[in-house]
Amino acid sequence: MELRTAASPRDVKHYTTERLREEFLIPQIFFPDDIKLVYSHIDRIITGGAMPVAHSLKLTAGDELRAEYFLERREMGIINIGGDGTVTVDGSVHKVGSREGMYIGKGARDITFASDDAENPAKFYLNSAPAHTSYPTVVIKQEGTPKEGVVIVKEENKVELGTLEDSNHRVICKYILPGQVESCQLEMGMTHLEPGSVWNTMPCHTHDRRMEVYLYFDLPEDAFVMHYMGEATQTRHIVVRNEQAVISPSWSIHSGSGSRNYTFIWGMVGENQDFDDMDHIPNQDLL
Ligand SMILES: O=C[C@H](O)[C@@H](O)CC(=O)C(=O)O
Ligand SMILES: [Zn+2]
Repeated sequence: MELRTAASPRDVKHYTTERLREEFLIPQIFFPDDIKLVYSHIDRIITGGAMPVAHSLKLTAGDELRAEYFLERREMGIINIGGDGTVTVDGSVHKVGSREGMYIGKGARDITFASDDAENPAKFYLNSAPAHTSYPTVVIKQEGTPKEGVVIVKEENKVELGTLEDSNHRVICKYILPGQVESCQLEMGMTHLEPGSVWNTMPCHTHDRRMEVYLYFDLPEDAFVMHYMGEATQTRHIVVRNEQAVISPSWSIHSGSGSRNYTFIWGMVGENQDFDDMDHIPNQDLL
């Protein structure tokens, strides 16, 4: 497990390109037949990816957590951005198709990831945070009929925002949040930009109560997103390519403009779970 420490805005404004990338960019999340995990001291979020190809992959706590098993004191959210796969939790096999998600509550001991088809492997993106109690483990789908253990995203949690004229027409699909999928602190969802729209989270915001991580994907090899971070009057950019993630400290804006449209997953942890508790920054104030 790779460790990232927290960083102060007073230092970050002096960082070079290399230093910014070293601190905040996770350049590769998916490694075939491996689980990659990055532990951040910021709210102790773990960001990672599991990409089973030839064989299934078992999630272990590693030495860093000093826990008997990964979710001994944690909860986890998953969104699969690859082909169809399964996540087995303490012997129960859950089908997690492409773009489907999962919440796994504290206390689940044995977690394994598998792909249905090695030619089109699953890519399980995961966010995990410390948890104080156990909420039910569920599969999360954008469409379909709810049944035992399967939650369908409510219409009110598919939020269309922006316009083509402002180059920010997008749909925010909230997977894990209070009232739909309960968690201790984790919130997670996926935002898709419409063709011709390139800006996410603009006008931008901060939420000092929560940190956030973005995973950008659905980008061709030569495409990129200029991800903007920093204090609103000290903005910096990080060039982010397909399937790379970027850590956003609580004090930072987090917004991006792509060389074309794309999709990204956002995950938040921290003080509260109030999605709309944002400090909005007028475009005129950005420097
Ligand atoms: O705090 C919320 C997060 O930054 C994202 O949900 C924003 C987002 O998906 C967007 O505006 O495009
Ligand atoms: Zn945000």
